[in-house]
Amino acid sequence: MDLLPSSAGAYGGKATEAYRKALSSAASAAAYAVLARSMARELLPEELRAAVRWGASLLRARFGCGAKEWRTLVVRSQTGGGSGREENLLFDAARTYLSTRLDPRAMRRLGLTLCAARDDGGLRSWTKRLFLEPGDSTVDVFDGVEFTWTSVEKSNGGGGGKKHASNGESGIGGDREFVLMLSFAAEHTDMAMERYVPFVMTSAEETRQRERSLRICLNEGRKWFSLKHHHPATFATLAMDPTLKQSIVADLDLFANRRDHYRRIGKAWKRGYLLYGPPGTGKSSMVAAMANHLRYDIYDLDLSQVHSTMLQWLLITMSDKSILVIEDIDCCCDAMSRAVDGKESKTPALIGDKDGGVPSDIMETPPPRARNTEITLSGLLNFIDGLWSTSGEERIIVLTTNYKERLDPALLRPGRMDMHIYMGFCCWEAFKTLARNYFVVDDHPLFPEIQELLAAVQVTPAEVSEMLLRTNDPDVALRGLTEFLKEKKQEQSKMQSTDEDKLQGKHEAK
Ligand SMILES: Nc1ncnc2c1ncn2[C@@H]1O[C@H](COP(=O)(O)OP(=O)(O)OP(=O)(O)O)[C@@H](O)[C@H]1O
Repeated sequence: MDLLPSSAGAYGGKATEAYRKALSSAASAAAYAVLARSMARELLPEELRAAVRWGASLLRARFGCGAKEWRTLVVRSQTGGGSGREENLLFDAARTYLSTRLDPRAMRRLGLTLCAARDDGGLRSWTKRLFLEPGDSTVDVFDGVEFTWTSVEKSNGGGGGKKHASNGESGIGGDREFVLMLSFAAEHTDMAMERYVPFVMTSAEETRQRERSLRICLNEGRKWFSLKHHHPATFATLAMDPTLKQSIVADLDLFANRRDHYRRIGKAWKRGYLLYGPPGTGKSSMVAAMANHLRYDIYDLDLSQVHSTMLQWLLITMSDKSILVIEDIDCCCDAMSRAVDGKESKTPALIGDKDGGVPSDIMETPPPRARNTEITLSGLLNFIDGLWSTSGEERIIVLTTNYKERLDPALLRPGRMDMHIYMGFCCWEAFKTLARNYFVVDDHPLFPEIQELLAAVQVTPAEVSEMLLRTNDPDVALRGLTEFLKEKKQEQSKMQSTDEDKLQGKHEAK
């Protein structure tokens, strides 16, 4: 097939000849370029090629955008030299951040690693990480400004550094070091230093927080014993009044994003929630949903196993971004009051107790007399308000009870539990969430009857869940639930009429 232009005459012939020449020169140039490239690939070390590519990209950027001035920040994996070497947190953060921004569909080449992780319970998990191969670049746009990241591999000249496998995850591979270059227009230097770099750090922290496996810690003596936390409850699966649910999520989000606010007002960054309601209404599920939402660990404190001196250790060894849960606090309060009434605990030796104050040296071994003293409620509360609040950040305490009316007023006083959340019987909206969770149905011919029954019967979400769990067939399950609700309604109206009869009898006897 002839692709040359067809024109007549001498002029046409000359033009054709010139075109042919130009084409053949272009072909030779292209062939030379390919040859030079493959020779360079064979002969030049990767680090030199990476440096050339990086320089070329900067030149392109500079000349492509007029006479703009450019700045480059060199982010090394380690800082300092010799034995004084320190990991550069920005390097790790930048890699983590970039792994969330790199798009394998848009880039011809990307590094990929799977990192094995092991939690404290010894279980294995995997995290996928994408990274820039040495010599590659990517552009990240932040607030409309372009920031170019380039990965470079440097030789450290024969070792000395830490020896790691060069798997792209560590900053150092044998005597080679990976460096990230961050380039931007000089006019955006302030933005880069004051906003973009902090943004990279925060985003990386959020990614790590999201990816890590959560733990639930149980107290054993003065130590926490931790397990992987797998509770699947989320706010989406939690069956409850939607407005209340939304307000809880909003409250948690506000709390988690208020580091500066808490610092400014000089208050410890903590928040307390009291969950109350009948058994089986989702109080434990709510704690799990909170932990999954915020990516916090749970510390489930069993006070019956704790003596006062253990408590201080347990509370101060909790990590930040965690939820301290004390279930059935009314029972604990009873036990505490009995201990005080029965004079079992003459000395409320719990650190931070009302009269005791917080000792200056918490590491000191407690005197033998204090070792077996019971925990008093005021001691617990003062300790939580005092040392627990200031020994860490971003902490939540959740107390649960089936009987709010039995609680000591000290627990309910304003400022102690910031939000009191009633977990009630299964309402219509809560049922719809359960039906969606179990069968992915939003409507069914039995729904109107179930709605009417739920308005008349007190049934817990746990009871409804149990009925729905019995079969995979929504028709059978919903029919079973309808029958169950009808029976419950009859039982409840029978009990009601018996109570009324008794009352009537009493009145007549008078
Ligand atoms: N509000 C709810 N939303 C979704 N599922 C629920 C809810 N309440 C209860 N369930 C179901 O019932 C089971 C038991 O509920 P959960 O332990 O959370 O209740 P609880 O109020 O903490 O009970 P208790 O007071 O006895 O500790 C859960 O595993 C869940 O399957």
